[in-house]
Amino acid sequence: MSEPSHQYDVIVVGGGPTGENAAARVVEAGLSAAMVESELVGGECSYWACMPSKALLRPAAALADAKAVAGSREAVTGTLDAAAVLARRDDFATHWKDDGQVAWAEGAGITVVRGHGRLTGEKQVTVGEAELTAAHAVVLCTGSDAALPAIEGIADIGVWTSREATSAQAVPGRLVVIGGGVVGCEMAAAWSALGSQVTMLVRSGLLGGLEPLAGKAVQAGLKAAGVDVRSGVQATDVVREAGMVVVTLDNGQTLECDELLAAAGRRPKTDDLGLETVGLRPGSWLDVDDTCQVTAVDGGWLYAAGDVNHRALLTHMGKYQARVCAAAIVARAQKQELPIKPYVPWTATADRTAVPQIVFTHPEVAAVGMTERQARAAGLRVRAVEYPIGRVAGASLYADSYDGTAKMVVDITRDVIVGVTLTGPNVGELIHAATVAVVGEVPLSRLWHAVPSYPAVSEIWLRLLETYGL
Ligand SMILES: Cc1cc2nc3c(=O)[nH]c(=O)nc-3n(C[C@H](O)[C@H](O)[C@H](O)COP(=O)(O)OP(=O)(O)OC[C@H]3O[C@@H](n4cnc5c(N)ncnc54)[C@H](O)[C@@H]3O)c2cc1C
Ligand SMILES: NC(=O)c1ccc[n+]([C@@H]2O[C@H](COP(=O)([O-])OP(=O)(O)OC[C@H]3O[C@@H](n4cnc5c(N)ncnc54)[C@H](O)[C@@H]3O)[C@@H](O)[C@H]2O)c1
Repeated sequence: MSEPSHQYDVIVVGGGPTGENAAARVVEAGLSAAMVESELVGGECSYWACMPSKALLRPAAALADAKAVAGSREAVTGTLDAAAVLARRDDFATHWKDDGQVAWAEGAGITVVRGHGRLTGEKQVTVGEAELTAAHAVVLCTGSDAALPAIEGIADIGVWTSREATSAQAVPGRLVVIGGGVVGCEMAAAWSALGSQVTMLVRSGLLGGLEPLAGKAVQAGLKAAGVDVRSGVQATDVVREAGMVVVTLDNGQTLECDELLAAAGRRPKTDDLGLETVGLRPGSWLDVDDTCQVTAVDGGWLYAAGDVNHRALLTHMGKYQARVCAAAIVARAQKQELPIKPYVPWTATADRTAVPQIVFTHPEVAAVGMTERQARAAGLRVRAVEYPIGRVAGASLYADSYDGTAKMVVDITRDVIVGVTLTGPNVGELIHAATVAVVGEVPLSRLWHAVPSYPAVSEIWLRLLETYGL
């Protein structure tokens, strides 16, 4: 790790996936960059989010795939080996050490500065005793952490958040999950597959921001796996007694469990970031324009990318914003005029039109763009069609009773797809085709000539277009 000099072209605060990409991009373009990291280079994603959670989920999906096909089904004679799954997860979290990521960053020419960064004024960041100055820009990439729901006692009894749910070293006998968003659904699926008796407490349906068919499919999958999904009921009070957590519900019932997971959303890591020194409110999400410049700060030197700007709390979108804001910083450093319009390298257009997401439950959910409801609310003239994926030849080959649905939302005026949602085994690998169609604004009449291979699950594209009337 290099000793920080004190003047850099760009200072990035936060070395998660977003910060790493922002720093690497500006360095590639010939600027100098310091990246300040208070915990582990690689961020939440590498150690307590995407990678360990998917490492927990993948073995269950592999087992389900094997069980879904006559012939291989007969070869499956046991259940998941929880110890082996946890050990493989530990490997994917690189045993919570960041030597590899630090070596990568330094190899990329980034100066890694260990410690907690705070703004102290325009283009000024302090890290302990060191005062760093940026010639061009400061990029805040400090991410988010779990928000505890307003439940009596929850802050005092040591509950699980996403951190513990992705790094626990033993399988709890009984796990109660509060929240039916992506973290709640994925972690309920993972720990139930590893042997926990899981109860979910959800206010309404699962996966609220997606098409309703997604939450319904995941709820059915969780129920089939033995998860007790309780809707419309809320925890009001939690206590830990004799090593056990007792949850009181608003219907007067109580639940006992060994661990309680709070999966009720995120909060920005901006409490102790010196925001007040530049006129911003500590603890707030940071509003940015499409170049990721913080809108409430004058002078054009402060950017915020990734979770902390609350545009799309996903690693791939943080990395995209990093590429976008690095392009803007480099161009502005070269005194170039930057026309702000869709789909240029320095505008994060996809944040508003084409955010893809995969939920790695069983069944998987994959979605991009707008739901039908969102498209109508945006004032579009819309027609939506659905098709059962299991009727496609490739899907019936993939699994004996492939259960899944595809939904396509079309903007009738422009004859283009504005949203796609898929449920079913392995549909995550299909969603990028939809993303290309949405971003490319490919007219359906042209998409008709994108012929899917036979017999692959991607023939769902042909079926959707036929159902639409082509
Ligand atoms: C359980 C779970 C599973 C997820 N799975 C997926 C998934 O499968 N796919 C996906 O796309 N997204 C997933 N996400 C979301 C994904 O983790 C985040 O969108 C992503 O980590 C955001 O990246 P970031 O770089 O903006 O922030 P982070 O990854 O949070 O990194 C921010 C970094 O900044 C550092 N930092 C904070 N404040 C300071 C400071 N003042 N000084 C110095 N350093 C500081 C932190 O230590 C951290 O290393 C998941 C989230 C959770 C909780
Ligand atoms: N596979 C992936 O891409 C992946 C996986 C995990 C997380 N993520 C990202 O991380 C972010 C955070 O996920 P999350 O699931 O923590 O948040 P979320 O905002 O997606 O869901 C939180 C859920 O908790 C519910 N909730 C809030 N307070 C509650 C209470 N008191 N009782 C019951 N329910 C309550 C909310 O209604 C909501 O449904 C998401 O934006 C997601 O995109 C992505």
